[in-house]
Amino acid sequence: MTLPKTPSFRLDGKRALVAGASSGIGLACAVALGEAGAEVTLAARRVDSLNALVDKMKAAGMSASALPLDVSNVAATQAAVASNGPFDILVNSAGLARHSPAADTTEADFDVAADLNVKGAYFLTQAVAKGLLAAGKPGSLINISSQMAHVGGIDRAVYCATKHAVEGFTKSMAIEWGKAGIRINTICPTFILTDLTRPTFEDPEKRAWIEDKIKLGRAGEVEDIMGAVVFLASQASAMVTGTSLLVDGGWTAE
Ligand SMILES: NC(=O)C1=CN([C@@H]2O[C@H](COP(=O)(O)OP(=O)(O)OC[C@H]3O[C@@H](n4cnc5c(N)ncnc54)[C@H](OP(=O)(O)O)[C@@H]3O)[C@@H](O)[C@H]2O)C=CC1
Ligand SMILES: C[C@H](O)[C@@H]1OC(=O)[C@H](O)[C@@H]1O
Repeated sequence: MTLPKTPSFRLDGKRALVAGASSGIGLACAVALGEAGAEVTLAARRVDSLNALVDKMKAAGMSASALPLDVSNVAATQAAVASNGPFDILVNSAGLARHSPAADTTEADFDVAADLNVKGAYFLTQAVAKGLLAAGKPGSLINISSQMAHVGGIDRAVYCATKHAVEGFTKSMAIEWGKAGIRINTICPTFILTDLTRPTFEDPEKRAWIEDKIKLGRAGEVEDIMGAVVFLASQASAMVTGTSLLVDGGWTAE
């Protein structure tokens, strides 16, 4: 009997694009992919933050470069991916939130959230996939969605709408591109301590509510997403496409 061979989690020789890499979850994903051996291109608007991260990653022996990019600008995204690709791996962590009671949502808040979280994510994913299709290469595309793509949330009607939309196009693209060897999935985190959620966590009542809703009893940290992204980027997840990896500490279990 021959033993089955454990698939590799290594990403040596792979080129990864991480959008939203200047802070939070995207920054952690960039480091995780770099540590796994990928050559990582870090994209976001804050160039100084990207350059500082590139320097730290290089000092730690990783391969990294900075790509200034506003993901809500579709033409700029398409041009950046066309001139810097093809990328074997995409992690899209560029995102924002505009929280308010549903009855008070403004058109401006809806538009700014949809422009980045849905339209920007859609066309960034499309651009990377087009590069792979043209090159005849397989790839793994990962959108950072949210547990809020699976449930509703108070003051989060717009945010939930955008993240549910990401799940919809992810499934559709997985169907269309699977035979070309392009896998596409989402990671759906619970509340993670980042700049985005700092105001929520600074409210003791809200923090207590979050830590109660999370069945593991603690807030999420960016490190909680790092294993998930390496798994989905690597051959370890070769049969995984069109789905969500919930990293929600059990939030959606009830
Ligand atoms: N924190 C949480 O609890 C959770 C977050 N998420 C999702 O994770 C993703 C990352 O959030 P998080 O790390 O918490 O938040 P951060 O605010 O720390 O990071 C957001 C990132 O998105 C980038 N970004 C924002 N706007 C643009 C733009 N127009 N073009 C390019 N990049 C942009 C920012 O870079 P820059 O400003 O330099 O452009 C930054 O790197 C988001 O999609 C969020 O919805 C999902 C579940 C839970
Ligand atoms: C920014 C949100 O408040 C935060 O992001 C998520 O996806 C979490 O579930 C929270 O709603």
